[in-house]
Amino acid sequence: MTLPARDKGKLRLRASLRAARSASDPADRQEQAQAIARAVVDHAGGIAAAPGERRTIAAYLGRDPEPATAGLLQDLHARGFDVVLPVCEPAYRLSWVGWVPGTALQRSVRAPVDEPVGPRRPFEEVPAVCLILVPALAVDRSGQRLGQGGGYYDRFLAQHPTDSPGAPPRLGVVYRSELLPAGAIPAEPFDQRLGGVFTADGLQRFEAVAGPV
Ligand SMILES: Nc1nc2c(c(=O)[nH]1)N(C=O)[C@@H](CNc1ccc(C(=O)N[C@@H](CCC(=O)O)C(=O)O)cc1)CN2
Ligand SMILES: Nc1ncnc2c1ncn2[C@@H]1O[C@H](COP(=O)(O)OP(=O)(O)OP(=O)(O)O)[C@@H](O)[C@H]1O
Repeated sequence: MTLPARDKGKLRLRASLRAARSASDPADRQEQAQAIARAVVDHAGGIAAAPGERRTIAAYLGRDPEPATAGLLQDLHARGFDVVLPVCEPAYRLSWVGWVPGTALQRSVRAPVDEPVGPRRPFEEVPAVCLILVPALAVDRSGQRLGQGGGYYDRFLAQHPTDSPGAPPRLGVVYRSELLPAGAIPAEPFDQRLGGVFTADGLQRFEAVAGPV
């Protein structure tokens, strides 16, 4: 199959970002992951909940060399948030499973990631989501995201546009060097933009641009 020129650019960029992540210093990765976790917890603490309503964060379990999120998930739980994590389903769909400390994990049959064991729900049935944390290999300052290439999050985010009432913000998580200048990530029509990104330097929000973010 001949890939469109842009897609080739994405493949190259993905390969070099993966190589750079794997070659980076594990101690630096850990330090940045801890700073990212602090930034997320600070931000989450400022989200107002409806009276009596628990707040849910749609997070994910980072897998080395991704920024580690296990400590972040513990912190969010300890602060009273409900946490749900994605499970890969057929046709690149995601379903969501509640996570608390101690929830059993198992390797996905569809992707090299661990997933929680428990009842699976479509996102529409997860109540009171106030934030979606989105894994990425890189994000550029126009909000373009490069993921692992399955298109799981593109499909998921396309089904939950941010312009619908009460839609939660979608914020990426990357290492400092993976926040790239605007335009650095080739944009394809199906790509879903993010409203901002967490790095070890804190939350960086992007200017609103035409189209969904
Ligand atoms: N932690 C985490 N969970 C996630 C994602 C993610 O990016 N990170 N996903 C985001 O969509 C979905 C899973 N999709 C993924 C697809 C491919 C690869 C990946 O690393 N693929 C490499 C390595 C394959 C291998 O070594 O076996 C590859 O395809 O080359 C990871 C996640 C849902 N859960
Ligand atoms: N909304 C959509 N509907 C159908 N197919 C889609 C949609 N979004 C993306 N895709 C398909 O998914 C494939 C992977 O997309 P892309 O390279 O952007 O993945 P990614 O965002 O890096 O991956 P992931 O979201 O899994 O981390 C593309 O070939 C594209 O055709």
